[in-house]
Amino acid sequence: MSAPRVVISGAAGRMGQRLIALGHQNPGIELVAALEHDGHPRLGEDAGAIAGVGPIGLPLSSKLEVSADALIDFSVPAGADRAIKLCVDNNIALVMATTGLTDEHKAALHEAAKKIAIVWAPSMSLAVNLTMKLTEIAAASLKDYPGGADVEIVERHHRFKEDSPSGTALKFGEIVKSQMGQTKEAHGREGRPGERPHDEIGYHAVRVGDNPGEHTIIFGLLGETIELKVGASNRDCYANGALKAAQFVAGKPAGLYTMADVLGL
Ligand SMILES: NC(=O)C1=CN([C@@H]2O[C@H](COP(=O)(O)OP(=O)(O)OC[C@H]3O[C@@H](n4cnc5c(N)ncnc54)[C@H](O)[C@@H]3O)[C@@H](O)[C@H]2O)C=CC1
Ligand SMILES: O=C(O)C1=N[C@H](C(=O)O)C[C@H](O)C1
Repeated sequence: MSAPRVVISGAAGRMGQRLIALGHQNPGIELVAALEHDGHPRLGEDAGAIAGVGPIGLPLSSKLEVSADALIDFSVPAGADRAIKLCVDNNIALVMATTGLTDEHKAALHEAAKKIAIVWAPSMSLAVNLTMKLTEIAAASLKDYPGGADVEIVERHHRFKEDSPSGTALKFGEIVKSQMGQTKEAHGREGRPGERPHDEIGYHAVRVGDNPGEHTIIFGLLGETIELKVGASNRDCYANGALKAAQFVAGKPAGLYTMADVLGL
């Protein structure tokens, strides 16, 4: 099978630049477009030069004017909205990596998945998705633990991150809730909130330096504590995961797929 023709949306961003750099050197991927929003100051420049790997003959554009098999979106919620519409209108498979999406965006993804194949994940990292499996096991094992198990999720990201908590932290919380049934959430704590409710999950977002992403899931028991920690040292784990997802989703029947499907977890 020939390499899938892949579009990168958000191509001048932190993630977009890694996708251009790694996609260009990946023989299993054919990069055919590098998209950014109308008015981006670097439209027309070579996407490879922007990514720091030298010219690759792919100009940064705000319009899709070529055929494609898959589009990878690492942008912002408004960019995700545009990516969904572009993929449905042009029958292009979608890898949705953007986080901070609204309920409307989520509904649009579910609707779009009736027409196109979509891989949607807040993290494309193998280590993170494996840790999600481990979290599910721990939560299921502790759901009826005598004395209860308090779950708190601490995430740490670079100072530039615009959404909080991370999409990955929220996904970890969903996994825990699905096994343990918590009904309350606390995003940080201040003042005098009193004793921690038994059925609450706490989320804490740390924003420091250039951290590419770190998550710790804490299960606090009486007398013991379990911590599952996963962290990236650069962004390539996400970019390589997304490129693998594009290869997986190209040509697939319409539907919603996960990184567990892509990675065979
Ligand atoms: N699923 C995953 O594995 C990962 C997801 N992310 C998420 O990806 C998103 C981007 O992260 P970064 O690259 O760090 O952000 P960034 O801010 O560096 O890049 C976002 C890019 O999107 C562009 N953009 C804005 N509107 C657009 C539009 N309408 N069409 C196309 N591009 C548009 C911006 O100009 C910018 O270049 C965030 O939501 C982040 O949480 C980040 C890393 C991993
Ligand atoms: O903004 C980031 O950088 C990241 N965002 C994603 C998220 O919100 O979960 C994934 C990863 O943690 C990096």
